[in-house]
Amino acid sequence: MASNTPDSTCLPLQETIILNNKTARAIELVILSLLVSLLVYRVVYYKDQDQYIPWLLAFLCESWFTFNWILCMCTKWDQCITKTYPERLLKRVNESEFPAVDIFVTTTDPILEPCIITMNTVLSLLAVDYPADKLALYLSDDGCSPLTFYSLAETTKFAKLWVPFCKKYNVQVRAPFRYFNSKSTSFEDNSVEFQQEWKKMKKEYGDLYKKIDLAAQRQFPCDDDSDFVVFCGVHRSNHPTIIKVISENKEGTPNDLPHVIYLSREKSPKHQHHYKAGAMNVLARVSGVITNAPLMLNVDCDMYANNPQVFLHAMCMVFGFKNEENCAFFQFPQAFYDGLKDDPFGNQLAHLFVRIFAYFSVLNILRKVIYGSSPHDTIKSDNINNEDLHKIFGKSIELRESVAQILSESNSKIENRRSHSNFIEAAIHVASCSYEYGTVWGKQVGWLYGSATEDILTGLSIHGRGWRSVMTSPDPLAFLGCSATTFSSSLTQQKRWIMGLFEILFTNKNPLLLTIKGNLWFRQALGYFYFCLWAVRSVYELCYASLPAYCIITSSHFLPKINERAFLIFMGIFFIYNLYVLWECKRVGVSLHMWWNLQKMGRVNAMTAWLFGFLNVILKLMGLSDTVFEVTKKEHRPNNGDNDNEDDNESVGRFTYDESLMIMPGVIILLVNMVALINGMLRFLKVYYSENRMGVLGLGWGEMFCNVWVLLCFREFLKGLFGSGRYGIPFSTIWKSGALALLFVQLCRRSSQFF
Ligand SMILES: O=c1ccn([C@@H]2O[C@H](COP(=O)(O)OP(=O)(O)O[C@H]3O[C@H](CO)[C@@H](O)[C@H](O)[C@H]3O)[C@@H](O)[C@H]2O)c(=O)[nH]1
Ligand SMILES: [Mn+2]
Repeated sequence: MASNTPDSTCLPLQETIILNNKTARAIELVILSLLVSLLVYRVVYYKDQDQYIPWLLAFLCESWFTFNWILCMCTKWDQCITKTYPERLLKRVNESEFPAVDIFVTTTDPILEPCIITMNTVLSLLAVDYPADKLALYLSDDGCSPLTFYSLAETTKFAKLWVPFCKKYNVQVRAPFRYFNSKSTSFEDNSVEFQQEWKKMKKEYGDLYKKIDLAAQRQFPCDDDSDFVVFCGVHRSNHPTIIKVISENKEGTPNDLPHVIYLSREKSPKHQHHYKAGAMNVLARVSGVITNAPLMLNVDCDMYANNPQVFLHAMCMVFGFKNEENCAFFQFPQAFYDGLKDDPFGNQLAHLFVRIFAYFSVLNILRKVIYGSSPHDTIKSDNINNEDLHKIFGKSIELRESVAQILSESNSKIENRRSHSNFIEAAIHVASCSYEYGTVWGKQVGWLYGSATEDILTGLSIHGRGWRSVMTSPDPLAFLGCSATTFSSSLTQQKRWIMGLFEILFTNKNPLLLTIKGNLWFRQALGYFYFCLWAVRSVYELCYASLPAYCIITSSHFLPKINERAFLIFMGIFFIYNLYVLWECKRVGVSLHMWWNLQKMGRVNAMTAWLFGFLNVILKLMGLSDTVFEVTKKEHRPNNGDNDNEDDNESVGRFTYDESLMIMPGVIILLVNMVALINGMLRFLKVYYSENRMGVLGLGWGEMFCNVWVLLCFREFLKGLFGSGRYGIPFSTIWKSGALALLFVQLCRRSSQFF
């Protein structure tokens, strides 16, 4: 296989390409200079104002926006992409030299995360182009659900047909629900044999689907000899560890299936389980005592492998960066499949604009990095002190042995593999909920606790130890996941992210601390700050969006008059910024409509979900509440496209509302701005035409324009006020918000008398 022709040995496995973004940089600098001149203008003209409240508030908000812009520029200033070449890898490295990989899939709830989605993720991973005897797939089930276990067992049976089929015909999409659903089913092969097998496979998948569907509706048997007896009478938050080896690649045959292991860690109401981070740590330990692969891959239950060569792409980086010793993890950006048209909730595109430097959810990571090592640790196996290992990793002898192997890198040989069934006892021990007491799991090793975005916190701490990460984005994209498909689930997800990011600043992994004490570069720290401070931005956005209303109601100003030269600064910022974002969108192929949704949802999310994320963290800091990980609902739409009924098509992407308090600030902003608009218009109509009608009324064009812009951003809420059923904002929310809006209007009037 490995033939060393000259060109295959010289060409690099991976290449980093620096992107030319001079135009973007120039525009960003122009925006920055406009923002700075705006601040200067605010300071210089401060004395000339009759009412200083709006002026001062505007100054504070704009200072924050300027600071935020500087941070934002930091994250985009240097841009590069890494290209990987699996064909070259296959020519140069023999498959037997490939390292083993442990694959972790996490799931929590068979209702919020329909089993069939998780199973498709599993199937796509079992079928990747990689020697199967080097892979082990662990499914962590935090829901302790017999349905998930049953589905995994049935899926593994189906995989015995599916995987050979995919490999034989080089199928490109190896998640069956996508493969059989793609509207243009172009046969890879026109032979009769293929078509027969295709039909058979489609039928088999249909059977699997039905089995899982039926199983979801029935009770699992509880007799002693049933496989499900361990699930009987247990509650998802109170049960012993369940580990089941569903399939074992006993002979070490590369063409068989990888190992498939079901795991539901012990839970007890007395012990914290730390959500996904906790699940990942159990996975790291359990896999440590069973397969102990030097590399790990982590995906959520809904992220299927969309590119069958994804492991080979990862290996290009592993082998390509072998000599650059500080490379810790290799990432693939996550994109979404079947996203709603034009991204109505503004939650699909984020990944295109977030220059992913910390995104940690889909990646290959070196196990030793998760075990807390630093780039230049050179540990010899005899130097590893058992006492220290005990304190760090806990009591399990098997685990300590496996850790010692990993840290001394003596584990790369496949011969060290043991028979898995023998290690179940050790695995049960390390999966128990009290195992972590007296160790540093979640504090210094493993996935870190203390943030609802454990991925970012863990990535940050790894960067802080001096490791570097590389991201590659193969074509077709490596992994695709579900995006939230309703407004309320999108809000919940945004709230969790914003909360998790903000929490990071109050841990000992604060980016600034890591720059001073650790190895984080200053600019990297600024990049992290940009994301971590989104929560704070919500307060300023809310304040800025109420300024136009305040000024109209009180006949005051926060913007210069239209005939002042300074008006141009505002116009400049507004138009250049929006055109710049539009241009960025166009470059990545986004429609105008999508751009508008993105910009609109930027405002809506900031003033609703982000604000609650911010408040939650404040409450947590005051010790009044704890942050929880609310799982996003994943939707399985079996036959998207062709036989959707019309009602469905129309409703997809429409805003639905529930009793959640989160939308209240949005409704208040909407009402207040509506009151202001009506107030302004009535006054306008009362006065006869004169050249300076606006002046007489104390109305400003700038304020009126901003007022209308805010109303446009909240247009969906306006529809919600009059909508019925789930499309309408609940009456209780409306009247509570109405009362608060009235209070705001009254306060405006009062304050203008005093200041
Ligand atoms: O107690 C829990 C809670 C969640 N999960 C799993 O965590 C994953 C992510 O949850 P999801 O609701 O899909 O959150 P997303 O916002 O879509 O996930 C993004 O954000 C999370 C942090 O907020 C990261 O953990 C994810 O990797 C990242 O994809 C899913 O597989 C869940 O099953 C658990 O295993 N146990
Ligand atoms: Mn998800």
